[in-house]
Amino acid sequence: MTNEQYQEKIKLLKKWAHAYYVEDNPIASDEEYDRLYHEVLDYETENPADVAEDSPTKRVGGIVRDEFSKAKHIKRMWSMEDVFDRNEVVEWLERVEKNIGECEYFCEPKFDGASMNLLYEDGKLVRAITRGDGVVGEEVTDNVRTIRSVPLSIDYKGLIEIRGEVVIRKDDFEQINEERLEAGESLFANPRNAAAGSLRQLDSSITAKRRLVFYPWGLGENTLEHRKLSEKMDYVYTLGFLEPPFAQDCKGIDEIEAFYRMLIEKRDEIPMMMDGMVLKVDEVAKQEELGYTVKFPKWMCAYKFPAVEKVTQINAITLQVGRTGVVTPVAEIEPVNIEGAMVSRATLHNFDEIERKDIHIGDSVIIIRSGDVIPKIIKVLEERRDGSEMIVTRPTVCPTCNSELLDEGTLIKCQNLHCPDRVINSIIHFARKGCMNIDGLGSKIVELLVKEGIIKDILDLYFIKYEDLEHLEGFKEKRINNLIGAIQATKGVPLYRLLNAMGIEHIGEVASKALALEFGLDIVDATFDTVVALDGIGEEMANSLLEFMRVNHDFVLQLFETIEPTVEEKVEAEENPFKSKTVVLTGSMSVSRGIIKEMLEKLGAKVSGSVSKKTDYVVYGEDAGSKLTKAESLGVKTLTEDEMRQML
Ligand SMILES: NC(=O)c1ccc[n+]([C@@H]2O[C@H](COP(=O)([O-])OP(=O)(O)OC[C@H]3O[C@@H](n4cnc5c(N)ncnc54)[C@H](O)[C@@H]3O)[C@@H](O)[C@H]2O)c1
Ligand SMILES: [Zn+2]
Repeated sequence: MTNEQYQEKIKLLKKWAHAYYVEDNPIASDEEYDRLYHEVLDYETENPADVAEDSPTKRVGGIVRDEFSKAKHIKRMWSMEDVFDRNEVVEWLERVEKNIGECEYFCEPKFDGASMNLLYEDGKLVRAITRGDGVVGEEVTDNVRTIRSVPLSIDYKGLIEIRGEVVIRKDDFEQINEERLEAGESLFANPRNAAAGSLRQLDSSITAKRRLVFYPWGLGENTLEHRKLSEKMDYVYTLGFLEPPFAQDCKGIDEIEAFYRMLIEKRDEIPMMMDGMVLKVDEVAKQEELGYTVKFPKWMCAYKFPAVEKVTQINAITLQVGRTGVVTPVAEIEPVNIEGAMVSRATLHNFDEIERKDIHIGDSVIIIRSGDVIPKIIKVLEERRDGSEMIVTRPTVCPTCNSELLDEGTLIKCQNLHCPDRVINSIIHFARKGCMNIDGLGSKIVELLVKEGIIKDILDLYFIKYEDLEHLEGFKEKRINNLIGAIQATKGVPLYRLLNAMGIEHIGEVASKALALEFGLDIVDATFDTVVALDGIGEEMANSLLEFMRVNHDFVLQLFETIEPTVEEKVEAEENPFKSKTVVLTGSMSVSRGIIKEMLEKLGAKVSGSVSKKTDYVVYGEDAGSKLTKAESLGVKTLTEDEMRQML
């Protein structure tokens, strides 16, 4: 690298850092930033005489924004050195232990959020300051007061700076972006930016709505006399602060590596975004012995996780036709490896989303894949466009059957009931778990049966004969008999399961239950007024049901005749505290949630999957996550499983 190239790279790093720290709106992925940062660092190590004074390697990242008043930290705040693999950890440990001898490391998750310094004086929260440049930060006390996990007063009278991470849970982050998309606002690239952006609001009521959470990880000024950091933190938790889900003292590389592997395994189930593990020399005296560089403490480092966010390019947009005819656009992306899996497609929910996110074919985008979540495009990097990108046009004809599409605005639909994609997907839906649950009838088989002309709808399934399947490749006697047997075995299912399996738009399991109970087989002739009168059924659902029954009237009657679903008698539940109440279950309980759900439904409760203001109770078990927090933030009554049982 020439000095000129070095200067260019610093310029780019500073530009990226500004977008990230000041605008809360990154224009590069962390991985790209880290790579460039380390190129710069390598150059500086080899050419110490050339090091620029304003190099990002020499300072703590943030800059204080003018809209806020500035406040000084009593003790400085730091950035952190990062290491990326086992070898680098080993080197880091050697460097440390050469100076202070063998020691214990306090290890905990590195949550990806915004750094925060809370100053308590005489037991009261007096100031909350962002990290800023490490010396001076932005005073955001009013905003931080809205965070429920920040105690406004504590049982400790001394002056103390409690430091930690303000985070947004992954599902809350998604919901915020959902809402921003609806409102036509720009999207947050990740939970970290959402947390930082929510803290830096001039209007605290906006911060209050964001459901921020505070996890302490350290201390600044304090007079606590514990010998170890972990002991000080244990004391801090007793003051009313949240304790991170995992933390451990480790000795030596093997223990550190084992804890790191365990955290990576928990990565998807922990509701907060983690980007690594932090290891710190636990003994305070030894920390001070090691000291600090201009930028970070020498006694701690971040052992980073593999990136879940990548930058890639959209090569094309393809279309998928679902069972209800809705045409869903899918982004075909330049394949990238995310945590060991090659990702080549990402869903785009609908065409409005493409317009609102302003997605062009050829765009560079940041995509994220975490847990079971389908890869998602979270941000378009507009400033990387070169003019060759192409606008995505709304389709007017079905990609499968060529019939004209109905453009309803948000949704675009193929209305042809015989469209092969619709037929195949509705049969796949019918057979799947949670619907009719037909063993051995997966998507590949359904496709085959439709293509071979053996079935053209769900009713045909019940008339498949042995001879129909005999000539198909891979179908031997046993398999044929099993499949036909599995289909026939679904005769007599409860009516609600059949309704749910028909795949009527907007009508899910809960609505199907209510409808089956109220109307029985007369559901085919239900009227709008009687349907909307039911609890939990809105106009959109009623319209969708009626339209479905209008178009498929005779077909549904034939289905009933063939399948003979069981119709449940409507019995009024006796009076009890859960009758007519809406209940949400979360976390793991003494028995499966399905069993508890059934029990509550027998008592006349409606068991719903998501928490809202209308929820009466949230019953929670162990490891309850965001639903519980949401209930608390909405003021919904929460019960442990035991408390629920005691009420009966
Ligand atoms: N995408 C971009 O354009 C861009 C730009 C700049 C920086 N970045 C990212 O930011 C990182 C550098 O930022 P940084 O210097 O603020 O460092 P950092 O964010 O990687 O680490 C320091 C921070 O970690 C936080 N932290 C979380 N858990 C902690 C724990 N248990 N103990 C102590 N601290 C904990 C603290 O808030 C602390 O300030 C880079 O690695 C890069 O990934 C990205
Ligand atoms: Zn079609």
